[in-house]
Amino acid sequence: MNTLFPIFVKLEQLNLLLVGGGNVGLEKLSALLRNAPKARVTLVAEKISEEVRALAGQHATVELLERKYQVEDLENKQLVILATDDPELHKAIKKQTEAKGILTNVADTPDLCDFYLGSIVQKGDLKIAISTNGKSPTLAKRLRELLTEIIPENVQDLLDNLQEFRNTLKGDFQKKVEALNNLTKEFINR
Ligand SMILES: C[C@@]1(CC(=O)O)c2cc3[nH]c(cc4nc(cc5[nH]c(cc(n2)[C@H]1CCC(=O)O)[C@@](C)(CC(=O)O)[C@@H]5CCC(=O)O)C(CC(=O)O)=C4CCC(=O)O)c(CCC(=O)O)c3CC(=O)O
Ligand SMILES: NC(=O)C1=CN([C@@H]2O[C@H](COP(=O)(O)OP(=O)(O)OC[C@H]3O[C@@H](n4cnc5c(N)ncnc54)[C@H](O)[C@@H]3O)[C@@H](O)[C@H]2O)C=CC1
Repeated sequence: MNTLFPIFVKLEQLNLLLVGGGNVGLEKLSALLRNAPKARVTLVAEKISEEVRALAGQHATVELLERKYQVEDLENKQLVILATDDPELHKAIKKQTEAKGILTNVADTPDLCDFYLGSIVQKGDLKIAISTNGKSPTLAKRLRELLTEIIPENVQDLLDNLQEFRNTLKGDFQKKVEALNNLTKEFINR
């Protein structure tokens, strides 16, 4: 059983620290900004790659600090992602974040993670996050590709129409649920 509990976080309202500005740092920064272009990210790394610089340059909410990590970097942070090439540093930082109650992801190190990153399907307002309980990120990636392909592009029209209809519904909660259930019954009665 996969006991991970998925939540959808508003990265515009939180402060995230990303440590590491190489290949893995770039992957994590890309994933964050693909989902939340205005994510508030502080990226600290001894050496920051050109690719990271270019990406960060397109997002005013990303701050780059080219120097070694220091414990003060955790101040005012609610989430941390560690993506350096130094496993000992990751262990040491995890101890500090744990003491401060800051949720931490250590790229590719499940034992040190409080949360995992998922594979994410995006079609307009629809978003589906996939986890394999850490068993096969590659399968998660393939499922993302498959779902992205089979979910129709016009799902956004459907969502817009449903929202419009939902906004017209007055009355009590139960009646609203019934009306929306009736309208959408056909979607699965194929
Ligand atoms: C536990 C977890 C923790 C975490 O990192 O958050 C974790 C752990 C590890 N990943 C490893 C390797 C790879 N990871 C990927 C890709 C992704 N990995 C992601 C998440 C997660 N990876 C979390 C579990 C997610 C779940 O529950 O399924 C995705 C979904 C999201 C993201 O990272 O943004 C993203 C796909 C995004 C997309 O494309 O949609 C690829 C494939 C590729 O890059 O093409 C490979 C190489 C092939 C392979 O090994 O499968 C290794 C071995 C490292 C080594 O050998 O050194 C470990 C460590 C271990 O397993 O022990
Ligand atoms: N590149 C990849 O796709 C994969 C990488 N890995 C492993 O993941 C780790 C990271 O890989 P890459 O991102 O490619 O490495 P990299 O060398 O490109 O980047 C490492 C980053 O960590 C930073 N760093 C190191 N010590 C620091 C400190 N004390 N304070 C602040 N920043 C510090 C460096 O300045 C650099 O920005 C490596 O151990 C690698 O073996 C594993 C699987 C795939």
